[in-house]
Amino acid sequence: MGSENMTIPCFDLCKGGMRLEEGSEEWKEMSKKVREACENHGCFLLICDDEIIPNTVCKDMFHNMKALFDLPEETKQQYVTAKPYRNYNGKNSPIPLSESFGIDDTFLSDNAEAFANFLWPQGNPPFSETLKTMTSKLVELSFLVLKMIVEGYGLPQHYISDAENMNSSSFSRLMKYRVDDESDNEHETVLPAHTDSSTLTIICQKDVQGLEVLSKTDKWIELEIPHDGVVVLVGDILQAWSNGRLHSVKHRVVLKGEKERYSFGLFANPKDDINIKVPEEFVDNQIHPLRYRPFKYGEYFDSYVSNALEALEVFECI
Ligand SMILES: O=C(O)CCC(=O)C(=O)O
Ligand SMILES: [Fe+2]
Repeated sequence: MGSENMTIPCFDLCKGGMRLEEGSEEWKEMSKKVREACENHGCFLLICDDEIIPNTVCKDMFHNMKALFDLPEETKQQYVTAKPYRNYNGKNSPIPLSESFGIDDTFLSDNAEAFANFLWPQGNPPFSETLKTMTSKLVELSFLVLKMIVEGYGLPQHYISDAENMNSSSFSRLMKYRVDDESDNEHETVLPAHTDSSTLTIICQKDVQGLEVLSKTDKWIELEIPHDGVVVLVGDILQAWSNGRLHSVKHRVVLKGEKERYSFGLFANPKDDINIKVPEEFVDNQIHPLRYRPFKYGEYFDSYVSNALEALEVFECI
């Protein structure tokens, strides 16, 4: 497998500082491009004007994340939860060059406060407020992208409720990667290749690049996430729902150079009891026979936990 500088499309959902109006001709055209990028590459880059995510929110988030990861290792390690991928993962984890925290639905409930209060017993309102705002902006953005996908396929409007269902829960992951001081590797894979268990994932980063996606021709493509932008990745759930038309892209993080990398991931997910069912418009007997039987997200997630790389295959029906 080589690497390649193939360009991944970069879109802007605003014009003159204003969001494209839903239903306008420009919005419809953009929806087609978004759909094509999700089919061909399984991802696209997005410039985020203040209308989409205020620049100050991202700046505050990364400032707060630095303070979080700067906490003593013993404090961080006390953050243990029952659900997989939510614990603090640090030096003792199977991926020791990355540290991460995972938090569910930080915008809906008191989860952001509970998380901040756990790590800072005296509380940390600036942290929890920023986390809430950041997540709610990204959840709004993921819904917008899902509506564009429904539009991009010309599906009837009632499929907007599928978009809502597939976006009904969210998981925020806060990540820090570092290179190994001992190693003289020029390139360090700090997060191994995987697909995401989400409907779609939005990644924001602070300054340092490192995310790579695997092209359909098996070449690793280094992403250049714009300074004021994000990358949107198709997850396994969109691949299943679209009967395999949208591509759940394999990705990994490779660090070059000595700089640490901070990133924030929003995983838009269905709630566990949501049924994922391929729309009949995506099925025909010749080219697109039904590829995935209906399943509940919770069933799929159990399969992901036991074997992430083949989680979706369990639900294949051809
Ligand atoms: O940090 C990144 O850029 C990607 C993280 C990622 O792929 C994940 O957490 O699933
Ligand atoms: Fe990922």
